[in-house]
Order: sequence, then structure tokens, then C-alpha cells
Amino acid sequence: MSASPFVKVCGLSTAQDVAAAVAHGADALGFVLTPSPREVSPALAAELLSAVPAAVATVAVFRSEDADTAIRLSRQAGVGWIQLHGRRTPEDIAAVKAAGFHAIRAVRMDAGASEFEDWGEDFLLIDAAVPGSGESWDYAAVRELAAGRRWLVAGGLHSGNVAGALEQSQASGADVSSGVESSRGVKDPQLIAAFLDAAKTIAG
Ligand SMILES: O=C(O)c1ccccc1N[C@@H]1O[C@H](COP(=O)(O)O)[C@@H](O)[C@H]1O
Repeated sequence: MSASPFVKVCGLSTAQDVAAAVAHGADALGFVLTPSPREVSPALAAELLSAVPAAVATVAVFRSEDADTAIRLSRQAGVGWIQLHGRRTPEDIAAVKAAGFHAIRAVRMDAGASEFEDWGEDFLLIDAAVPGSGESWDYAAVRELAAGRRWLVAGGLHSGNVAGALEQSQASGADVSSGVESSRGVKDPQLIAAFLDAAKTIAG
């Protein structure tokens, strides 16, 4: 890793939590537009991101919706990035990029080697088996497979392990949801601040 890590805070649903993430240096904010305890409507996402500085990436997160649906909902929300989980093809990433969005493609840490190849996404996101579950894994395990890629480590991160996860994995950045919550789906501004402070101690 040769630059300050790119840190995304996912599953935001209140103005207070958005403000905490921005104030503590988040590089990207995630809005879940798919069924989840953190789901928000495109209209609420649009309202929340109207206060976000242009330098901060805004990301709509999808689980299994097709690329056209993800693009339509993301346009309603007004985000600049789309994060796709689930079974995907290179054509999905091409469609997202052709529609003018940056793309994050999520894969499980135990995916086949072909899924770690470059499909044209801006970041690969390597996550636990169940996205948003708070489940941790051996973050060093994909270090060789992902070497040379721009990629984010995710799954079970919190302020106490994010620095170690970044060092062990050599990821370009980190993504968090459960680890900055006081209960499932409820973000805590103090935990958001602590996570960002811890992640940002890692610098090139
Ligand atoms: O957070 C969710 O509810 C979610 C739903 C559907 C797809 C992705 C989701 N979140 C992603 O999960 C990881 C974070 O997981 P954790 O809770 O920190 O273990 C991250 O990539 C989020 O963007």
C-alpha cells in the first residue's frame, strides 16, 4: 500500500451519521438500496448525499439486482458509484461504467481465481461470505491473489482490527458497516469516528 487508505463507511441512513463520516475523513459513503436492515430509499439517499462534499464518493450498494435496475435506482439517488454484490459478469461492470458510474465489484474471499481478475471495475471489494454480517476472516489469505489490484478489504472490520487488516492484506482501503453500529442497522457516530481515525493511521 503506497497511499493513505481509501475508507468507505457503508449503510448510512441518517444525516448525523453522514456528517460524522465526512468530518472524520471518509473517502466514500455507502447507501444500501437493496433489502437489508440498512436499506434506504433512493429518495432518502438523495436527501442525505445533498450535504456531502463533491470530493467524497457516494456509493449505491446492490445485492442481486440486475445492472439496469442498479443504474436506474442509482440515478434516482444521485450517487456517483455503484457497488455490485452477487453473481456478476464483466458485462455488468461495462454497463455500469458506460452509464457514467464508477464501479465497485464485490467478491467473496473464497471466490474462484477468475473472479479476482480485472473486469474494469474501479475497486474490487473482497468481503466475507455474507455481506454486512460482521463476520471476519483471514485478511491475509487473498494478499497474493489481489496483489497489484486496487481493492478494498471488508467483513468484520472495526476500529480495533482495521489497521491490522490493512497491513496483513495490503489492500488499498477498507469498507465497514457492522463494526460502526451500536446495534444491527443502527450506526454510532462515535464508532464511525474511531474507525476512521484507526484506518487513517495507516499511511504510505
Ligand atoms: O450492509 C449491508 O446490509 C449490505 C447489504 C447488501 C450488500 C452489501 C452490504 N454491505 C456490505 O458489507 C460489507 C460490510 O460488512 P460488515 O457488516 O462490516 O461485516 C461492506 O462491503 C458493505 O458495503
